[in-house]
Amino acid sequence: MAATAASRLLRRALTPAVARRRFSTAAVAAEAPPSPLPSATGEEEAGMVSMKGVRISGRPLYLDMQATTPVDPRVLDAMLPFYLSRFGNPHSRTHLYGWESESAVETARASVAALVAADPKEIFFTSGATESNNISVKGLMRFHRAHKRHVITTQTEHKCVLDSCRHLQQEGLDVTYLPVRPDGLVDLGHLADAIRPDTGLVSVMAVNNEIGVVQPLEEIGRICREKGVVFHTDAAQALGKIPIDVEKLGIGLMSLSGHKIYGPKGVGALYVRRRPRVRIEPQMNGGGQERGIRSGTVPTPLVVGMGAACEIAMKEMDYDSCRISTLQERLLNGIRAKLDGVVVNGSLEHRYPGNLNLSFAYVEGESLLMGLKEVAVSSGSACTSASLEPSYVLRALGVDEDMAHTSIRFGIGRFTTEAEIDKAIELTVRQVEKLREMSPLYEMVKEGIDIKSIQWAQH
Ligand SMILES: Cc1ncc(COP(=O)(O)O)c(C=O)c1O
Ligand code: FES
Repeated sequence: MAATAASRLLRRALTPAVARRRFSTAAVAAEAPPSPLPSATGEEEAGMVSMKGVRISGRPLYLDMQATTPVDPRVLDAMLPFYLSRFGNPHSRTHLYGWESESAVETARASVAALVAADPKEIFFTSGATESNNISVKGLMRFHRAHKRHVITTQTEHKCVLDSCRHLQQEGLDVTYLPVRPDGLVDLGHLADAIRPDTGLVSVMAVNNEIGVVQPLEEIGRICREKGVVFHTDAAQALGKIPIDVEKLGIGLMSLSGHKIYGPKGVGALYVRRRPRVRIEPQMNGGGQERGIRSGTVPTPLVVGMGAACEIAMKEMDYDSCRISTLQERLLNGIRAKLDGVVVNGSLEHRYPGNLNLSFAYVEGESLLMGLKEVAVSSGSACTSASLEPSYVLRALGVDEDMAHTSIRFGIGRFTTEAEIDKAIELTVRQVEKLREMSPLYEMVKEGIDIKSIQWAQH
């Protein structure tokens, strides 16, 4: 393979230890190959970045790992040959180019399957978790539309599950949107009570993208098995982060994404159980690839990247999980040591530690996010981040509107460093203190006035 700037750069970052040391977000920015974009302005050369009216010195440190993760250099290394010399269509049956691509796709399929204890024949490649969720929810219910008319899901699912359910409602099906407890977890009693003879699907996500809570999957799987209902889980935020065993958890359908596990964007997978077989109606028709479940040329480089990401996750999940837990504790303790009125949204116990969603009392959320431009964080999910409405997930937990407005999701990942966490603590504390200094409410609280007892004038 021709040595490209990227592969030369990557070769230096091949071992996990080296990758970890080198691949802090700051290191990546510093080492990035020359950009093909127009040359830097004088301001950029002076280390300033300015975009969308925001001007900061250097690139912000990245703590938004639920929105997406950087590609692991080892993943990119595995992908590159399939963009360059091995570019064949994996469905070409008549020459080496096709065969080698097909073989790489099958190796990747086996790596994805191994990470969730499935059979490779149960894994179908898609464009991402959004598509896998659409196929699961609509494809299953449309296949069984003659007898099954009811779906159960939760109020805190990702938009693509909720929106797929809304489409089914428009087709005349019933959907129950289960509320969650204040800690974000599903009430198993409510779930069992909601199941009807015509319920075809229970769809409950594994790890919530906004608050990181881990649902009681094994118990949900058991209830579904007992009642003969298919259990679908959106595991986009769970894959490679927590152990998943489709057999043990009683999962019938599962949605996975590449770009949440240090793999490329635009690729995902769908797990479909073979025994007992889960039947679905394809939502994409065409050449019959992926055994008819998902027509369209399989994107070999992306799929190879997803496979490599799964292989790395399989080896390093325990190590990453341990490191990330330590960093989460450092972040929470560091912030709490300096600030009062900091509330963790969602269960801390049943949680993936790479997600720390905090609300800061007595500060205005938008001002907090705007003041924190040197840290790339969000107030919740990426696709609703343009909205000024408080998060529907936090509202479902019963979080007060003002506290829901001040939430920040800190997303910690494989390449996050202690120094980045310390910087995030410093910047967050500074900004919250600054806003509180300007807040009359906070002043009243400091003076011991119970602001809940105040009768505000109505206009
Ligand atoms: C829980 C959850 N489901 C689905 C998705 C969508 O995944 P993709 O970007 O692969 O379509 C995301 C990503 O934001 C997610 O967090
Ligand atoms: S697609 Fe990621 S939060 Fe919406």
